[in-house]
Amino acid sequence: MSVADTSVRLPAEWRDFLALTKPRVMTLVVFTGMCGLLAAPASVDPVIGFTAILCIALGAGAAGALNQWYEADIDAAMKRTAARPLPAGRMDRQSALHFGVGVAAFSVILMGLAVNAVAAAILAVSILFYVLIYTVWLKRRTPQNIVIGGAAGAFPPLIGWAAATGQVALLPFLLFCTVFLWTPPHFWALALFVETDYANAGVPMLPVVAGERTTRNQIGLYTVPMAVAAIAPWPLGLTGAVYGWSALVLTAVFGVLAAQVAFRHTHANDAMVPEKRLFRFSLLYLALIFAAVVIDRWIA
Ligand code: HEM
Ligand SMILES: CC(C)=CCC/C(C)=C/CC/C(C)=C/COP(=O)(O)OP(=O)(O)O
Repeated sequence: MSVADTSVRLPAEWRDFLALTKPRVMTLVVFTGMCGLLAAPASVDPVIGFTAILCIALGAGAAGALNQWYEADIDAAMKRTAARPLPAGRMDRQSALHFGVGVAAFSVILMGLAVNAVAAAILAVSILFYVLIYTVWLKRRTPQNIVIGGAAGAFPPLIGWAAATGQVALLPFLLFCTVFLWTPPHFWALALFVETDYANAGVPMLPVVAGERTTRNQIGLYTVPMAVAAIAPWPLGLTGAVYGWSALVLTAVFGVLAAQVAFRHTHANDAMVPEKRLFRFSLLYLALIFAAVVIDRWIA
């Protein structure tokens, strides 16, 4: 390292274990879990709260590692994922498996012992859902993989809420529904501009199997119930106007961007600008919706 380079560098092996956890995607997953916890009507001991969020992060990371352990063959066939530690040959599958199983078990046990059994049970279900239902069962079999398997990524708000209160309730359930229904537009927008990659790997993602027109229609279709789930907490009296107006404005923008994608007719070699815009906004949308639930709770 040169004198001028002050950046902190992890050893290469640690960096590969970190890459196994899909840290960028999981940041938003963990954020939704944290917001579930902070929006709950309970005062949580800061140490317990921090432990709960740590357990969600560890559980989600472990699930990501087990996903990469199982699908090293698919990852090797796609440009986007070929440099991951397993397909690139920097790590053996056994190490990834041990890491994934060990960290997953640790996260659930710690959640059960330090937080509560309900949060631990939902965390265990979400890890199993992502690894077994999505990765092992559905991903290679059906273009509905995202719709059903996507539920795994929707559990964290319920886990966070359960960590704070020991139970689940209608508001975190609606947040679950919002993420669940958000996942298809989020992912299919991306799949429209990395379509050839999935085709190369033989993964039956919707654009590969059913074509671009159907994918665009489905993006539009899922946006409608997503909007209902996202806005519903306000008229149901579960949140106040701060959340309500935020959800209305954000969802209106999401709706416009989704409509631009849904109603678009493209020709060969057209740039996928609206699709990229929808994908990028989908990330901001979810982050802001969850931030709004917490802010609404705090100022209420
Ligand atoms: C089955 C459901 C889902 C699928 C198949 C999916 C797929 C993807 C893919 C392929 C990417 C591209 C880049 C990458 O691999 O890093 C991506 C990006 C991303 N996804 Fe999803 N996603 C799903 C659900 C979710 C959920 C539930 C969240 C969070 C709550 C999420 C958050 C993100 C974020 C933050 C990125 C951007 C990562 C970056 O900047 O590199 N995704 N998603
Ligand atoms: C708390 C807990 C256990 C949460 C689970 C988190 C979860 C299900 C996240 C889903 C997001 C995700 C990493 C999708 C990647 O899909 P992919 O695996 O098909 O993407 P790839 O092509 O990049 O491998």
